[in-house]
Amino acid sequence: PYAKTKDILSKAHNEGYGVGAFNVNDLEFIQAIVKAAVMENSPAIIEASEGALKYAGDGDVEKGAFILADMVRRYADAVSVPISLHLDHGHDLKHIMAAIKAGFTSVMIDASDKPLEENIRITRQIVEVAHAAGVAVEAELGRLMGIEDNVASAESVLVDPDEAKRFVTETQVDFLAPAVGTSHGAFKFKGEAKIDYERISKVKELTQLPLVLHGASGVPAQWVELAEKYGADLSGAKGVPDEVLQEAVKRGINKVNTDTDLRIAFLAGLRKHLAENPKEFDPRKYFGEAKDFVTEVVRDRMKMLGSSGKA
Ligand SMILES: O=C(COP(=O)(O)O)N(O)CCCOP(=O)(O)O
Ligand SMILES: [Zn+2]
Repeated sequence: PYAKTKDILSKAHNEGYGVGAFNVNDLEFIQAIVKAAVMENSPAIIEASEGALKYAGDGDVEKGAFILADMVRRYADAVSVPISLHLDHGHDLKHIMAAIKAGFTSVMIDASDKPLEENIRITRQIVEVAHAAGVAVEAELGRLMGIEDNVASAESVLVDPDEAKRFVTETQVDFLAPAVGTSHGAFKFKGEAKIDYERISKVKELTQLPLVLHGASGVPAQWVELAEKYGADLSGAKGVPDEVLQEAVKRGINKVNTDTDLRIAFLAGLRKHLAENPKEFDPRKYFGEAKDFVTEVVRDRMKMLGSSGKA
C-alpha cells in the first residue's frame, strides 16, 4: 500500500537495515521499482527531485507532482508491500508545497549550501508547514563531495556531529542526511572509495534519527560493461562498493539514495534492445527490456541493504 516514509524508516532504524530510496522521472521507473519491491517483499521509497517534477509536468512542477503522486499511489495501493513517495532535494518553498499538496509523504529541504543558522531557520519553517500536513522532513548537513587522503577535499564540507545534534534539536527534522564523503553521479571519489564511518556513528549516537546517504549508487561494473558493449561511454565510472554501504548501514544509515544505478541499467537495456532488434519500433518493447534491467538492479540493492523480506 501507499505508505508514509516515516513509518518505513522508523522500522528500518529500529531494526538496523537500509531501505533504498529510488529516483524516478517517469512511468517506467515507477513500474520497475514497485515490481522489484513485490518480488523482494521489501519496502521501497520512491523519490522525485525538482528536476523530475519539471520533467513529468513538462515544465509545470505542480502538475508533475500530481502526475507522479497519482501514479505512485495507484501502483502502491495495488500491492501488499509499503511504498512511499518523497521529494528529493527540495530547494524552493513553492515546489515543496506542491509536493505536500500532491500527497507526497515526505519532503527534503536542502539548504545545506547555506550557513548553519540559515539552514536551521529555513528548515524550521518547512518542518512547521510539513508537520501540520502530516508530512515528514529530511534535511542535509555538510556538503556532498569526496574525501581525499583522509581530509575533506577543499570544496567539500563533512558534517560536524555536534552541529548535527544542535540542528535536529532546533529544527525537529525527521531524518538527516549527513555529508560523509559521497557525491552524486557516476564518477565518485577521486581516489579510494571511502566514506567517514566514524562521523556516521557519531551523528547516529547524537541524533538518534534515521539517517540518509546521498550519492549512494554502486555503479556496478556489470551494468557499466553492458551499456558500454552497446556503445555507451562511461569510462571512469565509479561508485560506492557494497561492503562500504553495508558498513554505513551498520553504523546507522537507513535511507539509501539510488538514482545513477537505475539510469545505467535502463540505458544498458535500451541500448541492448535497440542494437539487437533493429526492426523494433514499439516503445513498450524497447522500454520493456530497459524496465526489466531496472527491476533487477533494484532487487539486488534491496537484498544488499537487508530490506528484502522486511515489508
Ligand atoms: O543521492 C542521490 C543519487 O545519488 P547517486 O547519483 O549516487 O545515485 N539523489 O539525491 C538523486 C539526485 C537526483 O537529482 P536530479 O534529478 O536533479 O539529477
Ligand atoms: Zn542527493
